[in-house]
Amino acid sequence: MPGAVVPPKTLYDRVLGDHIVDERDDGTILLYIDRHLVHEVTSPQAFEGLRNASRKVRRLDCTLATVDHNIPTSSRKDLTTTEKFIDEADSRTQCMTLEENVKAFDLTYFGLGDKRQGIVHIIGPEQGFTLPGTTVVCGDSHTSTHGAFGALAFGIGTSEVEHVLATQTIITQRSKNMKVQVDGELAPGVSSKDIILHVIGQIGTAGGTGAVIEFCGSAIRGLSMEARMSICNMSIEAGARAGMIAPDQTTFDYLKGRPLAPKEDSTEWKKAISYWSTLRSDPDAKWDHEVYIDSKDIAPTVSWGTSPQDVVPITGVVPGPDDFQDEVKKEGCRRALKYMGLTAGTPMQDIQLDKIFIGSCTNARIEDLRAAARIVQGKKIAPNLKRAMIVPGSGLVKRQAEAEGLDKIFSDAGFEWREAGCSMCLGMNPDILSPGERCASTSNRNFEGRQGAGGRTHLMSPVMAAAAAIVGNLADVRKLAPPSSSSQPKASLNIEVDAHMEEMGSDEDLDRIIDAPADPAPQTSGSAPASAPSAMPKFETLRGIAAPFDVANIDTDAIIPKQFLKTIKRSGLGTALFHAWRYHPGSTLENPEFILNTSPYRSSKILVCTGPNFGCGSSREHAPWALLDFGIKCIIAPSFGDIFFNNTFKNGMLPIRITDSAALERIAADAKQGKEIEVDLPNQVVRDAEGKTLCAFEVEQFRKHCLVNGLDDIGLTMASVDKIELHEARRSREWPWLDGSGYLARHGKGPVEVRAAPVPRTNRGEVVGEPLEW
Ligand SMILES: CC(C)[C@H](C(=O)O)[C@@H](O)C(=O)O
Ligand code: SF4
Repeated sequence: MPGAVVPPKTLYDRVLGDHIVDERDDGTILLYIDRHLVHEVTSPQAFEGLRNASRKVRRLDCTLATVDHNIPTSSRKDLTTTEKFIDEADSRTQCMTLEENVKAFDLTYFGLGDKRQGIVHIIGPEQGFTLPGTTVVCGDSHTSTHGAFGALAFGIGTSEVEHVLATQTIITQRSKNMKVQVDGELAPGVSSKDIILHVIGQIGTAGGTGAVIEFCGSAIRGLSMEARMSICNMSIEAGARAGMIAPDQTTFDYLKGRPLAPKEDSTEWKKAISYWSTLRSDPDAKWDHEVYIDSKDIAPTVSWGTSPQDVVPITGVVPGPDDFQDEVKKEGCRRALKYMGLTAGTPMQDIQLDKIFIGSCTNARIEDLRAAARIVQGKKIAPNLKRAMIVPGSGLVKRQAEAEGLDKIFSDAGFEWREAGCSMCLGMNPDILSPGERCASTSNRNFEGRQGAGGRTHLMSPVMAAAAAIVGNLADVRKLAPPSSSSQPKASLNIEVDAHMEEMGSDEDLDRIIDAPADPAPQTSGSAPASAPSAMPKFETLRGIAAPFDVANIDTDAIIPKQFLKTIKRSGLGTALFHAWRYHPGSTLENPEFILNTSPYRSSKILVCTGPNFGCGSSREHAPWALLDFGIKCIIAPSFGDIFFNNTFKNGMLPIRITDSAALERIAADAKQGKEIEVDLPNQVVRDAEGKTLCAFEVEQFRKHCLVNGLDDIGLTMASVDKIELHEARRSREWPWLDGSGYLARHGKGPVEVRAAPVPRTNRGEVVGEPLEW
């Protein structure tokens, strides 16, 4: 009898397949999660949910927490406690809430006093927490970074964080397979950041929607792990669920000796290498989309607009509306030029800068700092710059850089040498742009207001940002003279350290949110078993006013700007919805032109967006919370950012994809006339006010079932605990190195204590060895 024919698989199919705990006929998958990273912004409400339902964290050994978004990057020389160190009250509360939670739930935590603290996506790989073939999640969209190891890594919302903490699984669906192949040798001055900016420029920010992208080809194979991480990091900016690169010798060499990787040359290491070596796509694997790029077409690339797809080679000029075909894109260009204060046709290298930011989870690894230092060495930053910052991605990156003397090179050139954190990538801490300031940034998002309200961001690689710092304008690194030791006069710096409050809009708004009443108690009763499905509001038929939007790529930063992410509650965010569009800058004065400020749209229950990719970008579940708090329960659009799409369902909301543009226009026409529309979920149709069907829509059956019956999926998943245990038994047998034993912090009373060398324990807490060294 011939054996069964196994269909060819992609790397994604393989990793997904090895983590399926259960798969329903409708394609809903219960996926086991190997590694969970936690930070202070997206976890408070998740821990609160656990507490309310008397649930525990299922796998302490697979969960690692740190603070990164809110923390100041000023010197920690005098650090005593987090409480004393963080001045800004809401940031302090969020960080201290995490500290309380890691204590209460007994999690491993790299706090401010720990040299291993850093941006989640830097510390995971650095510690060997991220391993090939694993599933990795975090309440953060740039979790895609970890895909550089051949891991299936993606961002999740806070409800999903709670789901993973409680069950170590996630409910998901199969993504499409997309291949981006980059071949050939990179030209001088071109780095992996240029590759990914170029790719996004080609495929657009919705180019990867619904897909997992595998990056392959000779150019990718030739990259270091750091460079691969920058590429996978930004796959979320291409709209993809995740980015992956098949592990190879470069990957294995990087992992050798990392504290949480299997010990080099041990039986486990050998077993791991032989499994990791199978993690690749079959030559005849089927792809839903394929993109081929020749390295010689990639120049040092910079962004000009307010979306990561708005890129040109540094030798180019600012484009204008006439350079685009369709009306939505022309309008997008006009809007971006206005926001960025640019005129079409201006050579990119004529654009003068105010600030430089070298940092973020995209480009703050040791290799990035080394590359930037090579450009800067022996030179001074341009006198027109107000501030130039180097923010290492982790405490360990910082120490390594200092050991190599990079800090001195940067400081001598006039840069500030900061402590690790997210910093000016999104400015939840004091590091922000003031309105109108223009920044060369190695981060990943150039959305309106991303680095500070009214701030203007140009994305680029570390060497390009270093070159820009020296020139004071956007600059072509290839033109810069080789580093010389000749000393030039020191530029005078006008450093604005405390400019951060200006963008907070209104303090009143923030206070309203922070002072909002506590979230309603969950409907699971205290005596209910931890596995009982708890109730969510049901969604059946919704009738109401629909607000029309015709903007493409409405990102979650626009839906709810970062200054409102500091709440530790889910409620009260409605007043901050679309804050930058809804109010005049820096005030609570409404912009009368913004649709939700006009009648009848103030009472909208539905939002109809004719532009694609609604809710792209950050994983912040604050976006659906803000919409819901405003009164909007349903969003209709041609396509959605994946994480936002998931997050809405978890809050009893319904996102509807309508790809038929005529049908979408019919709904939008009624919305524009201020007529009510009706969304009937059980029958899957949208009707007009008279009850006439405007169109039918698709929805995954499991999601529909949960919405219509108001079911919370943590309770549902917990009812499958036997299947989860079966998977865990297989996991311990086949992939024993995944049962982490490295970091189980033992906490005493008082501030969170993280031992320098924790004792290895099983996930049940039994000691299984001597303290680890690193
Ligand atoms: C705060 C967090 C939810 C967010 C994300 O998901 O990306 C942040 O890291 C960002 O870069 O905007
Ligand atoms: S993108 Fe920026 S804010 Fe988000 S995790 Fe990375 S460094 Fe932090």
